[in-house]
Amino acid sequence: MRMCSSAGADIREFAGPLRGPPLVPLLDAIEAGEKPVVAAIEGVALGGGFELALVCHYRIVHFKARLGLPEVTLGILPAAGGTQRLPRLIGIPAALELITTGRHISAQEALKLGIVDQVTEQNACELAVEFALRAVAKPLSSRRVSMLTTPCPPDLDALLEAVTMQVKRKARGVMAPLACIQAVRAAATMPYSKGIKRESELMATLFNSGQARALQYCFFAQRTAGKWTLPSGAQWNNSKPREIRSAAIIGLGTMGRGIVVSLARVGISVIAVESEKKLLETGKQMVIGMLERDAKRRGVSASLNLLKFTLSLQDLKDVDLVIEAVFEDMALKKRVFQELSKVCRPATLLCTNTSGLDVDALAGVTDRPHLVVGMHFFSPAHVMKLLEVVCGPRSSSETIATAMSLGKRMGKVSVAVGNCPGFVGNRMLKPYLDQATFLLEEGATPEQIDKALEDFGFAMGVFRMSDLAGLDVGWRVRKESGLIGPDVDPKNPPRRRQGRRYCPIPDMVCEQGRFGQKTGRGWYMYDKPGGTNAKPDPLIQNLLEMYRSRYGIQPRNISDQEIIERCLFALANEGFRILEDGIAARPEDIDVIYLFGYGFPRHGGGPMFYASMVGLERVLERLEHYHQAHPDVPHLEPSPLLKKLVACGSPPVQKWREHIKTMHSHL
Ligand SMILES: CC(C)(COP(=O)(O)OP(=O)(O)OC[C@H]1O[C@@H](n2cnc3c(N)ncnc32)[C@H](O)[C@@H]1OP(=O)(O)O)[C@@H](O)C(=O)NCCC(=O)NCCSC(=O)/C=C/CCCCCCCCCCCCC(=O)O
Repeated sequence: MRMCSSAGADIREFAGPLRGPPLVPLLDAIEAGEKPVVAAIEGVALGGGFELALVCHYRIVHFKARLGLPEVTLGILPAAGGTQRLPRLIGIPAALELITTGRHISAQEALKLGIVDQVTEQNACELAVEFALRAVAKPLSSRRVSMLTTPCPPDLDALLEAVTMQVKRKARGVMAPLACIQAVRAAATMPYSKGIKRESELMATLFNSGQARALQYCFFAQRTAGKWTLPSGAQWNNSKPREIRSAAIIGLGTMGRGIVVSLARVGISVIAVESEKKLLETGKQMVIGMLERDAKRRGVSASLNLLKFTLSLQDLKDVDLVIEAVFEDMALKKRVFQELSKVCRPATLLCTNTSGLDVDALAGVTDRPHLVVGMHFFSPAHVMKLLEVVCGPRSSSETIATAMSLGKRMGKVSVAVGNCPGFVGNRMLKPYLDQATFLLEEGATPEQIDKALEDFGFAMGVFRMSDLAGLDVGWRVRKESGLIGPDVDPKNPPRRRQGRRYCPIPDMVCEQGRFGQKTGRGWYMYDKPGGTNAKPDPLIQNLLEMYRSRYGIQPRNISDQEIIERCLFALANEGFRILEDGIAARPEDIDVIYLFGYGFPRHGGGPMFYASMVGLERVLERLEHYHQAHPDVPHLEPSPLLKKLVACGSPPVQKWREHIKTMHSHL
């Protein structure tokens, strides 16, 4: 049986009624047949493709092939016998690991695990034919995997318990890996005929679940996000990116260092620039250490020969692309861009890593606004997968194509967004953070809010995340935007700014020098500056009590449901506004940004998919309810697009685009 490449079942078909003959009896029949069947695998054998290979009597694999059972990542389990055959073939521990993580493995690893019989650099099909001819005379009984006895470790219960705990820790609230463990238990404790029934029962509980829908949506959303398009008609498949061989990074702070590593490890020569010798030397040592550790982990040699460190911008005259990663200060960035305009050859692309400043204002100070684009990395830049490519009104399609393709080359999930304060990700963060602090005023604690969000599935609650990011960043932004400091009108009521509700608690926390993990104190306390173990701090509790009594606020019990609704519906509401404003082209783009940049749980699909799963009508009704209770919070006022979608019968996310099409695009 030749298997050029099989990515398994067509995932799109899971959304509708399944057609065609049932797979399991077909596979059982192949395995039970009297003629030897040899699978020749090239490319990939994933999911159902791998399960098909498992019923063959022999497996020959090309050395470049990859195999795996990624169903768990789609919210389901390998339900064509995969959970019953793989443990019989390679034992419980190895099968559990592969099935609960969905990891793809190489041909060499498959051979080592005993999944395949031979790996070849030749034509796998020709070798398989030779194999089959030799196998004709041999008995097949020992080659029928479903007939094997599962090699069972003596401490099966302890092993399954340990893996269950690990899965619960890593993927809180996610159903599929737990169902996979139960299915593998069945392979260890039941005959195949019963095990396969158990597999199918467990699949039935997962198949139509919201989590499976969300995870399958994420699979396609991630692929859709790369397909950017501009109102001019230029798009991902008709705009040629430039080839980037050399790049320069200005600024070797946390972001700059991570960007250098991301570029160098994909073979791009990098010149790193700092303004002072000491900063340059520190940055250099850190980059070298990061690259060496990264190379060791990947079993390759560190590409240190691609690096050059300098104090002079003059050294950048020949590079293909520059990424500016200096301090978040518009005047400073403008000076850098003016200087780059003078120094770099006219064709050099000039990119900024700003997390929210006006990319077009920077383009305006250069001699080449069409070659200016935002490349907003997320910290730590060599780890985080997200890249927002910020398209200014003057960025050319070639510039956008180059930034998107460079992101892909660095292994990032790149999303093209429009230029507005905070772009997509950070713009949406504001209403989300605001709701969290308003809830503090009203009676909640940081740990209660974080627990509700973490139980929902967020990697980190909003306060733990803020402590990690550093509280001083937002404090500076609030000062610069006149929300605190001498510009505030003294006649302003204390909990109002610029005509709307304002919560000064984050400022009070910063005034005490509590900037988060780096100072050992923030919304939580840590063992030491830089510590990561967050503990509730009685001082914050006191601060909240004093604050409430000062302003005569009677604290009330706040339910987890209210926390989730106010934080997440406010987040999605801003997402609807972003779609209206043409800052993101599609809801999928917003979701991908939140999945890869802000720890939104994948099994929730992202804020926009989550809103559609809850039901747009319900989201609208709850926003109206909360806005009525808090009329001084404009972010809670339902957006016109949300109302429009509800009026159109709440179409599925994939159809929203039809209702946004007429709106203005800023991409
Ligand atoms: C590694 C890849 C295969 C390739 O990667 P790459 O080269 O980078 O390319 P991509 O950009 O990722 O993909 C290219 C395009 O192909 C599309 N694609 C890829 N794979 C699939 C797929 N499996 N289905 C649909 N489309 C796919 C992708 O979207 C791209 O499209 P476009 O160009 O953007 O338009 C990589 O793609 C990859 O990893 N793919 C996914 C592999 C995977 O996860 N496979 C497992 C699928 S699930 C499966 O196989 C299950 C099989 C057994 C079914 C048993 C069914 C029993 C049902 C019982 C139900 C009982 C319930 C009843 C309850 C009730 O009563 O209702």
